[in-house]
Amino acid sequence: MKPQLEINQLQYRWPGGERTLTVPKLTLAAGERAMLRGASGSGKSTLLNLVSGVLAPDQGQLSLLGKELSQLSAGQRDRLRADAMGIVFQQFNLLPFLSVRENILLPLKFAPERRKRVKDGHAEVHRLLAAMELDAKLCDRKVTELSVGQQQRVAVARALIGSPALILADEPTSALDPVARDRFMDLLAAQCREAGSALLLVSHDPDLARVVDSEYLLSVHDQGTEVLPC
Ligand SMILES: Nc1ncnc2c1ncn2[C@@H]1O[C@H](COP(=O)(O)OP(=O)(O)OP(=O)(O)O)[C@@H](O)[C@H]1O
Repeated sequence: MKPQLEINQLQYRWPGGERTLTVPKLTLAAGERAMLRGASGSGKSTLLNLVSGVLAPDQGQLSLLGKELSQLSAGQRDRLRADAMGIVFQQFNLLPFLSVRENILLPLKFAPERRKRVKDGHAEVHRLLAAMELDAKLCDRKVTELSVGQQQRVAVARALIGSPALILADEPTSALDPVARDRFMDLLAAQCREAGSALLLVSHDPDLARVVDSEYLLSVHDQGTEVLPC
């Protein structure tokens, strides 16, 4: 089976041109969970932005579900990403003027394959809320009326809807205390397992290593950062 995500000999030059992020090899099989670890400023968010398509690499290969992104048109790339990836951003990026239900359903508007997998959107929202231990009564509330921890779990439900092949999560536990963090990571890992989604997790926190299969370290040197398995 093809990996969900495969990166080979990737290079990205940060603006200014002096420092480079290099990824010799990073692969993620279906259902596999990996963590990117590195000091502040080492390039963790930059690597997630390369995978999610916010940034483009200067060299090397990056393929999703066996498709090399540089060989697709911009429209094909956007569609593949919307279908293949659910993203949990550091600041959640929930839309404040929408309800919890509308936020969770939003990715389906742009992802036809994910939409096909969801037979009944409202039932799926309720299932995901229950799976993330959120009260169904929150469904019609504005997301701004929720606590930070609740918003974090809504952001995960939104990433998971329609079972994308890959979930990207940037520091998803940074606002949580250790007990809430462990519970949240167990819920996230269980839901990825149930959906068959691979997980690429960014964190400073070495305690999250217990829920992943592999770890990559962002190692900083004079010319930039190299991403190596550890
Ligand atoms: N637009 C930009 N132009 C120039 N340099 C940038 C730009 N964005 C980020 N950088 C630099 O790239 C490096 C990596 O930043 P990045 O945000 O990817 O690190 P990080 O590991 O995610 O950090 P943190 O853990 O603090 O979130 C930093 O040195 C940062 O100053």
